[in-house]
Amino acid sequence: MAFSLLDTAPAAALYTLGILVPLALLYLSHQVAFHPLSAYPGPLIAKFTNAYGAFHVVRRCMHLATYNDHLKYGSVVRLGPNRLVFNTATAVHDIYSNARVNKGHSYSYVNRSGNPSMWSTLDRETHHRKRKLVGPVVSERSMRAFEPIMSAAMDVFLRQLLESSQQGRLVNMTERCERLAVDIVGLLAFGYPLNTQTEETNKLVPDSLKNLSTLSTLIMAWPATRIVAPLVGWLGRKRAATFHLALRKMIGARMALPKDAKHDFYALATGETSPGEQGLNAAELWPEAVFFIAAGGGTVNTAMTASFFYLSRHSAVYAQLAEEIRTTFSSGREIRQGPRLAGCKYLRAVIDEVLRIAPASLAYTWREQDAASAAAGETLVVDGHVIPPGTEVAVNLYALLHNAEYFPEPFNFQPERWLAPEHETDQEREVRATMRRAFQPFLLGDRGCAGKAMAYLELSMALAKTIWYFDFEKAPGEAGKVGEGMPGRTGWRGNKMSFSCTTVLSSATTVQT
Ligand code: HEM
Repeated sequence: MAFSLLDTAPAAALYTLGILVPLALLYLSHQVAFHPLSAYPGPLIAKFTNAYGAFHVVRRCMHLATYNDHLKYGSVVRLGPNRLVFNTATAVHDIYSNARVNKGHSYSYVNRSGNPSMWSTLDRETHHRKRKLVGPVVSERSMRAFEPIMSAAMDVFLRQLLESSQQGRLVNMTERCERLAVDIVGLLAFGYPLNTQTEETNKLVPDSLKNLSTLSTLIMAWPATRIVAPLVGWLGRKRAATFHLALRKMIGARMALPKDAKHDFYALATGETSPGEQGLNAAELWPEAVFFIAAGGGTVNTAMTASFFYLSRHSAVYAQLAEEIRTTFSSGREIRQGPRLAGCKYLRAVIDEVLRIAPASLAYTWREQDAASAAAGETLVVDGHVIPPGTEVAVNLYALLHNAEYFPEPFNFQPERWLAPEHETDQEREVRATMRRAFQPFLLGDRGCAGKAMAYLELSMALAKTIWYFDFEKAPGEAGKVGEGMPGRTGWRGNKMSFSCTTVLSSATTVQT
């Protein structure tokens, strides 16, 4: 019997190959020649598999690969079997500000608990309800009440900078900014002092969130990788358990207090939020808490760190900003939300330029035509292209915000581009209006960033206060090279004046000043 099996094995293998090879060829030729997206240019491998995107996510340079793909293939690129990416101002509006568009189905793969957050849910009603609850937490009005709490966390940041400067120590601003941003968002989420600036106990919270972000970015780039998520979860189970314990402690501590004891997410978005309206329930709190801290921590941290990076390398910009802050305010205490801070036009130009040159959100924010819209026979048109239903579309913010058509010399840090010249011609005004239209670091529409007002306030206060109290500069020697592009590397990563970002949902690398 064993002999006869061995005898027939080669023939069986041949038959199998005879079936598989034509099937594979059929699939490959369909993807290249007959697929509805076959006419769109892009890397050959991306026509067959989303592994192309995943490969660049693992290398943490998906945004750079996409930027280069746009240079090579044009303003629309096929980046996966059923995916198109764009880098134009029209596309960003057509996609993200469009009632026919919903979040792409890739988002559904990132929530493994079965209880999606407002960010990952595809269900419009659930999203609408949650957004209505979360909106007031991060609104300008809410920020007025929260500002003293934010200010107190910044005082810790400033005191620590003072201590370091008195001792003549170099400061790793990535770490300091990360700890500040996480402490602030922890206070807004659950009125809970994570105290990462002063203690190590909760440092695992931002670390674990970064790992979760990386995993989510990978899964969204190549949804097939979700099959390894349980294995990754198993390998990181000890860390995850400690992380969940920290979260439980935070939520438990807050729930033990009366609901209105603090001005935070818990007070504003849970229980009865207005007569007859129920806020988030206990099961919904978990995913929202995790997302909220990730959304508000990593992003602001990236922008803050990048601000210090660029300011320490552009002395003229630094001097002009210092002049504005030091002549507008007569004490650091005066730096708070209000018309004087909002009137600091150069500060706003610096922040906008940082958000453009080092966007905090680098990963793909996939969208697709809403199922109901497709069923009703409506068409989705992006930048003049009719998009077949089931196609995921996106604008990569890095590629858009470095598109030289809107932002001349895109790799140069030029806050002046955001300021109107004294005698602006009609043509110049039009160019600036187009640039503004393309400038969407928070995206737009009902799924755009809910925390934009908070982000601007936090960044404005942190930068203005630091500049008011301190002079800072790039560290000497090797330490000063941290975060810089390295000469010899390709593209702008070889540019010493460029801040090195990596592709995760929110990201930051290191800079020392
Ligand atoms: C520089 C700072 C920030 C930037 C650049 C930024 C950018 C973004 C972007 C691009 C999205 C859309 C993500 C997607 O579609 O997948 C988003 C969503 C969101 N952001 Fe921000 N963000 C920032 C800060 C914040 C802060 C401080 C908070 C609040 C604590 C926040 C809360 C949110 C929320 C709740 C969403 C989900 C909105 C929804 O799905 O309806 N963000 N943000």
